Amino acid sequence: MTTPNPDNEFDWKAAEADVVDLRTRRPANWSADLDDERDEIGDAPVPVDLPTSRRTATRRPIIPAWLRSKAEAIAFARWFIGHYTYVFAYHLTRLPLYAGRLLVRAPRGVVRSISGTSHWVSDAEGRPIRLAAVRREDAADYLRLSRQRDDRVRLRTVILLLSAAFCLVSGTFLLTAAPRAVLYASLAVLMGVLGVIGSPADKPLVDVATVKPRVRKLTADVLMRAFLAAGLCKSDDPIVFPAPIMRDGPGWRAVIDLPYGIKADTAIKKRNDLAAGLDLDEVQVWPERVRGTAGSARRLALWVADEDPYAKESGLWPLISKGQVDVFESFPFGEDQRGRLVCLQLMFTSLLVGAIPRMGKTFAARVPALACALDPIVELHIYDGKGGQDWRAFERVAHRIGFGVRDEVVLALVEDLRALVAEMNRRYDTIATLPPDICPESKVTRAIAERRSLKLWPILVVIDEFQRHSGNPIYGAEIVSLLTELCKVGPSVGIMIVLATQKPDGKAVPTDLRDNIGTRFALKTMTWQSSEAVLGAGSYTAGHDSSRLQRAHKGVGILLGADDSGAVEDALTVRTHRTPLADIDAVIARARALREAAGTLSGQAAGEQPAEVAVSSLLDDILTVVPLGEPKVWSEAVAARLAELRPEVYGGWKPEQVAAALKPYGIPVGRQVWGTDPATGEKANRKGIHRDDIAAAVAERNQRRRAA
Ligand SMILES: Nc1ncnc2c1ncn2[C@@H]1O[C@H](COP(=O)(O)OP(=O)(O)OP(=O)(O)O)[C@@H](O)[C@H]1O
Repeated sequence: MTTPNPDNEFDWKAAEADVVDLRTRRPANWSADLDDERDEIGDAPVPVDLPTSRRTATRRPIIPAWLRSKAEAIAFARWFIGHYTYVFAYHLTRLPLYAGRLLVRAPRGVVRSISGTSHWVSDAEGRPIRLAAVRREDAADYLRLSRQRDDRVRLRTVILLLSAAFCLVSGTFLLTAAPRAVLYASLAVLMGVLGVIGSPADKPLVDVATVKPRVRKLTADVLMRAFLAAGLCKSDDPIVFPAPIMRDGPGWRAVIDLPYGIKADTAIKKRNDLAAGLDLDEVQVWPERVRGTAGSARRLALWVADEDPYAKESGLWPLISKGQVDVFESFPFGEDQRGRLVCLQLMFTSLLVGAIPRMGKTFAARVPALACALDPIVELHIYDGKGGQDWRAFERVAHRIGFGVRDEVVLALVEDLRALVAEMNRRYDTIATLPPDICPESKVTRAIAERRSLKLWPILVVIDEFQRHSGNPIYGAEIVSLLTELCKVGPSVGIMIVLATQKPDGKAVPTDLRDNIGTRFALKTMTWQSSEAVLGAGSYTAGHDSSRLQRAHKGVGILLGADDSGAVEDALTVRTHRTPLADIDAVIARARALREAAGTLSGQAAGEQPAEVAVSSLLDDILTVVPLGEPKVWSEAVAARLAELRPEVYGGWKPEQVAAALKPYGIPVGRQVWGTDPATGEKANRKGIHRDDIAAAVAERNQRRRAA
């Protein structure tokens, strides 16, 4: 059933011996204390598919997992019936073949029976011993053996004659008096027995059922063969199964201890090799580490799906028809390969979504946006660089919203981001004044966010098709710089950023920005380099490569940082829930009703038009505050004057923020400038800027703007 090619069949007897050996085999420096400790945590290997009488320290559940949940029980029953129906039907259809084989092998069975019987009657097996006695010239022994042989031959001849007489009588009876059916049945049985006797040892009579993947059973020998083929163990240093292989949802789960010194991470990186060893597609093979006290760096949990888990359509977002969200808690985002819910918490983090076109970026970015829309205290700022239908419905709930990359939209975005940076600084100032009993962790809590007077409600900024904004020749650098600032320090004061891009590279999403985004979701990309551009350095070497995802699998991506560890090794493969356009209107209508009821509808959704966008930028503002007659000025003076000019944008800026904001323009900010401190009158050399550098950057920008 499990090994279609008997030549490759795993030698279970040897494996059994190896498993037993492995229980005692230890590295030279292994101490008995360590053995005791590991036994206490239930580490004793359990040979699966073998008699399971050995002691295990961990108690297995009395009621198996598949009987404790209705869904699991149904999945198990479905598999069980499918498997055995398939195997039964497989052999039933081959009955004529098996009968033909028996018929062909029967003559050889006759020959084997006659030669076997004559050997037995003549006591041929004792001949070598008798000859040995002759060679030793041991007359007494020879006589004893000969007498024994004569007795045996006499007795066996009598038995043979009686059996022959019985067969003769039975045969005559069958031929003359028995009904035809009995005669034929007896002949069939005789043929069958002779056919079985005549079967060659290397050609079993019954075929191994080539079981369809959906009903294939995962056994220890299949796994052993796969791990050997993947080079993760050797036949004299095999894998061990600390728990039985069992059904788990629509697939099998095996817990495997790799040989000492082989890391589970190594096996995860060899997922494709394991799939080849299991003769399955990679998408059905899901290795993961078993962590914590019950785990070990060499312990691996392997889930093998019965069939491509993404062959079926993904489920609708559970909150499509009803429900509300608390953005401080996690909300449904998608499902893992086993169909288990994967939730995402966006509060205190940011999300980057990257993929090639048409793989589900917008769907992925829209889930957190819809979730935030369903929490009436969240202020939404939505910018869709493409400007189609995808985000139109959000106009009814968004504080700020913009479509496309026309100048006024880009400027509105820049202005909005500048205002958000200023708002972020204001928020820190506000939080600094809150007593510890209200704000114990120096960050926004739900209770604080709900106090409208403090103006600390959560803010979500979503920018879809981000590459169109970050690549803007005039404002791109400033947009990236402002977002970097927001991603770096905004999360603790309730500012969340979601960026989606179809150009996941260091140009569209500079590393500095990407590294400050805590949660990343890479759908299908073209290359592993693009996958790393979304997931971060080291993700490829850790075995996560979104370029391996299939084009047919829309909405499937690698999610990193959704859990507390945030470790690259703990990335999950998730398929987002579907949020079809047709259903979005209903969600947004609910979100708007919630906002109206809570009195939180604001900005453009409430009919306010954003203030006339100032067609200026940081560079223009610096030229305004640094007059022509002042060629060099300290950065701290620039920060103070900017804050005076536009407190809502630059309030609270320090020289470091001026430096960070100017960095993308390539303006030198570390120049030493000789000046006088207006407060003390003291003269000193401090870091500052040259007005000419700013003027040159503005001239260059204006030139590009005219050319654009
Ligand atoms: N989770 C999902 N389940 C099933 N289908 C999905 C899922 N996510 C996306 N799709 C399908 O993929 C198509 C493309 O999705 P989406 O518009 O989000 O892609 P995109 O990457 O934003 O494309 P573009 O780059 O053109 O904007 C959708 O029309 C939808 O049919």
